[in-house]
Amino acid sequence: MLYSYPTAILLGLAGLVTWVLVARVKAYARLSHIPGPFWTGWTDLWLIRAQLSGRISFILGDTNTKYGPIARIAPNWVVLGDPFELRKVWGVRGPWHRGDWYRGLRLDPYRDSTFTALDDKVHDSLRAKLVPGYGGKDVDNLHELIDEQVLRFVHLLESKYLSTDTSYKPVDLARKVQYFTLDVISALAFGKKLGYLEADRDAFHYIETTEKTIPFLMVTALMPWFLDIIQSPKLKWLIPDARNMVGIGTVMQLAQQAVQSRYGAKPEVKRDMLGSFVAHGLSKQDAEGESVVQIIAGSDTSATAIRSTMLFIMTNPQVYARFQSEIDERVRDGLISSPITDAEAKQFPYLQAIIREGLRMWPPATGLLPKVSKSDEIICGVRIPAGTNVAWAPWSVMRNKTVFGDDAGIFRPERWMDISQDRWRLMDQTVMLDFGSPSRWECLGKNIAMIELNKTYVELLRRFDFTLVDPSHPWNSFNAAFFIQKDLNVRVTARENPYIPCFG
Ligand code: HEM
Repeated sequence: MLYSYPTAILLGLAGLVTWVLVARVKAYARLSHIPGPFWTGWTDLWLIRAQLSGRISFILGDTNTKYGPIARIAPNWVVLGDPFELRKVWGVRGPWHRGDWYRGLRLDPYRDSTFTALDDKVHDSLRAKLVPGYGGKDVDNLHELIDEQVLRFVHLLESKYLSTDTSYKPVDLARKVQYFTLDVISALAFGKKLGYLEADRDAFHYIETTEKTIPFLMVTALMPWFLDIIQSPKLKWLIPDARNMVGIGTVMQLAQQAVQSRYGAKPEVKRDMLGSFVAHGLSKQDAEGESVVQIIAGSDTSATAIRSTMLFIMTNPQVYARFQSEIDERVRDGLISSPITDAEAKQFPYLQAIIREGLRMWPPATGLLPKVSKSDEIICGVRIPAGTNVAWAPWSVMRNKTVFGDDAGIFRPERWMDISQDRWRLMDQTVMLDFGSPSRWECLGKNIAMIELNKTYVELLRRFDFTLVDPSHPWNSFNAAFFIQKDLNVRVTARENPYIPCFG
């Protein structure tokens, strides 16, 4: 034997350490020309820590402020905070593709949905079968189903949570809004609502389970090696099946039941979203997956948009007063129905301003959404080596002063009023980045989300007044790609208004 055992072990260890060091230095060198916090050049731990903190979007925003519009956030990651450059990266025709991160969003580790497909061909082919259903053209009662849930939401507040001078019934608006969005999306996706508003509690434990699992999923998404392990078919026996989990599993089973009747020898044919997917050739297995995606992608995001916009309205007395008085005026003039129709809402400029300003101030979907190119590219004048994950920083993009003005950091819907068409279009295009627009991965549910937003604020504020219970601590909000938000405690009172039709 050439060496003794201890010497061989020591040499082996030294070789390993050298190999790790060389690999680290090489990894560091790739992005060393891009500024960023020191440790991000050497390890993913800075990014993982930010992800775990519940403040990742704010941290990324601060990073752009300190290091510039393109900053290094891990050895193979940069964050982009410039809306003009982001639109180029997300442009439909370009060298950019989804990064590995998206694999971390898979619920079924062995099958992709539109939301997780990395391969453009797989993604585009799935998406083509979904577009007509999401667009609402093949769906007979999309607006009616949303109206029904809006009125149920109103009914819940009216029947259980109205405070008066003599009785005080604080309500967590964050939770009730989520019940509303879950019922909207399930009614559209399954043809049958989950019934959260009626139950007035997390009856399926869906909220509880997603709040526990999503932060964990978001961390695993940063570790492709870990995804390789947990998504390996060989290790299937080791990994818990989402189907057996309380909450998410229940939703998956409901999706299976809903899909079951649409396939087979005597399929039920309906002009609803699922019916449209089937008619456009979506397979049974894909239909199950996409129905679950609808619930996951469509409930928290819309709920966050509604909660945060309501919070901004409640904390800006001038906006509150103007909005309510414009609603009253329109009700008096017979310009809006109850609930307001989508067409009427689009003719209500101050409402459109509030919706966009709310989406701008608090982007609801803040996942890193990394795009990767196979070739070196230039962003903000800086060379981005092939294979680098380019994430976005919603808080930087939506507070860009060139687009939104010097006071971009405050909620001021007036910035959308009385401006040139060109300026409005530029601001609108920028806010629509919240939906991944204009990319090939643009949110499929954007149309549905906008209908929900169009209807909700008007219906709530024409009927009720809202007061924050504790303005010094308005809510609990945890940022983990989606927002986990609760304790938006408010006092709700009825408004004297003779123009409101009764529920039922
Ligand atoms: C305010 C509410 C919403 C926001 C801000 C939002 C935002 C987003 C974003 C940023 C993406 C990802 C784009 C990318 O991968 O680069 C996305 C994708 C998606 N969203 Fe939404 N979303 C919202 C509501 C909804 C709703 C209500 C639904 C379902 C009814 C939905 C269904 C989807 C689907 C299916 C995808 C995948 C699209 C694809 O990969 O082609 N979203 N959304």
